[in-house]
Amino acid sequence: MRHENTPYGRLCIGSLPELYTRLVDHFETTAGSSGDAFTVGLTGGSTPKAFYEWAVASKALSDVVRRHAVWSVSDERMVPLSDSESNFGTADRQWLTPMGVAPERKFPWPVMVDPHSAAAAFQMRWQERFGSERAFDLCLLGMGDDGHTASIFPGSPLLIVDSGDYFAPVDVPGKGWRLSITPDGLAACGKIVVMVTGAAKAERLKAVLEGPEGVYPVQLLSRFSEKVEWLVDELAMA
Ligand SMILES: O=C1O[C@H](COP(=O)(O)O)[C@@H](O)[C@H](O)[C@H]1O
Repeated sequence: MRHENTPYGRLCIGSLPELYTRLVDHFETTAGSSGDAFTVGLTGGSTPKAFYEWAVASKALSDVVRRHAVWSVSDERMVPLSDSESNFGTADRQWLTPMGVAPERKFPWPVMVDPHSAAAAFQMRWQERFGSERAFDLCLLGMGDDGHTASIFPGSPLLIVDSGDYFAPVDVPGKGWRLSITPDGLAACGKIVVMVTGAAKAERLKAVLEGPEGVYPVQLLSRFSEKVEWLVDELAMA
């Protein structure tokens, strides 16, 4: 793997197995440094699905991680967990359940109420259980083709509203209501890992990393670049 420093964090560039192994290392390291329970916000969309498949096939999760991690997602769609569009539901079906993660270590967003109640309830329950200092110990993110991250899309009110909330509802034009970690929530995460893979992401990734700042939502990561690592494959870096 090779490494580059950018204004948005450190890039690790390598093959998919190298990136996936590095991600598993992050779980292990966070497990080792976070005491009894550590919290992970998984990402959604298509990118993590290949990781889930690899991780199950290679039995990549250690007992320590399985027993101590509490799993949620950094953003969610307002659909039942059984829906293929559900970020948590997908992670659960494709990875958490096959790896034997216990139900009490799973923390999905409560999507069956209205979006405002869902975000407020999630934040309240999360903070009751883990305190208000941290959002996630380890937050995974992706980058959409339009430069969005979590459900913070171009022009999103989440980029300008500074409520101090870690989690919020957001109406995404053309996509409907979503639930998302906010910029304040990202600031309150221990470590952030962004996974970007595939040729379809190459043009946007180049614009994000080399173009002017403040254009794409994912560029907000420059605010806390010292805790951000990007896992990028050669196709996305081309
Ligand atoms: O809508 C979403 O998109 C982003 C990027 O997804 P990908 O399919 O391009 O990998 C994802 O990170 C986010 O969690 C998801 O809700």
